Order: sequence, then structure tokens, then C-alpha cells
Amino acid sequence: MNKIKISAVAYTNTKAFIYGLEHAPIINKIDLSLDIPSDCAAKVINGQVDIGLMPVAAIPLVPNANIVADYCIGSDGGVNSVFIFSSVPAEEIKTLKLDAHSRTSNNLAKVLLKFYWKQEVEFTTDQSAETDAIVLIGDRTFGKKDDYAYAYDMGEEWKNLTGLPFMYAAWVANKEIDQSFKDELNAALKYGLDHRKEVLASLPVTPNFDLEDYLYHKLQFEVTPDRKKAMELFLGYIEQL
Ligand SMILES: C=C(O[C@@H]1C=C(C(=O)O)C=C[C@H]1O)C(=O)O
Repeated sequence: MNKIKISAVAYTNTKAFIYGLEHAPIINKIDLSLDIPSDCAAKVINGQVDIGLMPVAAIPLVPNANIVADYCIGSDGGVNSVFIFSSVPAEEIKTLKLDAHSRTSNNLAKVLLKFYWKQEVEFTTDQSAETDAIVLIGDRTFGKKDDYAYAYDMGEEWKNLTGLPFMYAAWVANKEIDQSFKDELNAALKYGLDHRKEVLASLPVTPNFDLEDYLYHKLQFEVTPDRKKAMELFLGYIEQL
């Protein structure tokens, strides 16, 4: 049997899912690669993999995109790893450097700046540029909040704008996937979430960052109706940028 190719985000936010995949029979049916989110999106878009835990902002670029699991990377309010770090208040940001790892959060920053803070901002991907603010996501943000004059948690600011939770990444296929495989995938992902204690014990201690709070509270992993609604709303905002 041909293995199903899967790419997943390589950050701590995905560790429970990976634990689940690696401790379930499904591991023999998949080829798993761990990538930064932007590469994960590219692989699903260009067909290098069949399924990706990929940034939701890139879903419109995926041919035959369909969400194949009941789990995701989400939050309801602050997530503590998706930030605009800034030297000035949000209402004064004029220039912002995007994060090359990101697809969702770069767009979320643009949406928030335009529709929430009502700012006209110049965006750059030039990592050597000097800007008022930067987008930074994932493990590279752990413990860094106090290094900047202003730290805006974009999950929290999205909730301020819309009253809704958020979905950063979802399990998306670029083709039809059998229901029996989807069932196995869901079971493996749930197994991982149910074993977060073991996952937590395996992670290195991170200074100035509460990993337990992150894995159990800040991150929320269910694809709920509100989170789907938030995704549709977010994709609609992106079209208006
Ligand atoms: C919560 C996070 O969500 C993520 C943010 C993503 C993005 O900005 O494209 C993609 C996948 C997720 O890893 C995070 O990276 O910290």
C-alpha cells in the first residue's frame, strides 16, 4: 500500500499530535515530515504531500482542499506564541517585518492592523530591515515577551475584534481521503492530546514560559463550529486586504 504523505508543523504546539501519530498503528501507513508552517503549506499546495497540518490562511491556494480531522491548532483568546512585538503602540505602527515561517499569522497581523487598529502599514519580508514592529510565531517567541516595549498576542486581539476563537492551522488534504483513514487519524490525534502529560515531561524546560499552561489551556485543539466560523471570517478579511 502506498503510504499517505503528511507534513506537520515542527513546533511545540504540535508535539501532542506527533506523539499520538507515533504511538498509534497509523504510523505504519504514513510518511511523516516535520516542517516550518510556510513549507508545510507549500507541500500541500504543490502536492508533495497528501495531508498537512497547515496554516489556514493558505487553504484557498490548495486544490481540492478539505479539512480531514476534528483537531487543529487553535486558541480562544491569547495563545502565547503568535505575536506582534513592537517598539511603539499598535496605533502607531507604520512599518512591520513579517515572519518567513508564517502564513496565517502574517495575514492575521495585516487584518488586525487594517480592521482593528485602522493602521496603514508598510510590510516587509527583508529580515535585515529596521521596522517599528515584527511578527514572530512558534517556539522562537517563548519567554521573549518582556524583551519588547509592546507584545500583542494576536489570538487575544482577534477575540477583541470578533468575539471569536481562532484556528491557526488545520489538517488539510488536497484529495479525497477515505473515511476509515480519517477515523484513524482522529483517534491518533486524540490519543496524543490525552497523553499531554507524557509530552510535557519530554520537553526541555523553557525559561520564562509556562509550557503546561500552553499545552493545556492556551492552545485549544478542537475544530468547533465557532472556530470554523472564525476561519471563514478570517479568509474573508484576507480577501479585503
Ligand atoms: C499557534 C501557532 O500557530 C501556528 C501559526 C501558523 C502561521 O502563522 O502560519 C501556522 C501554524 C501554527 O504553528 C504558533 O505557531 O505558535
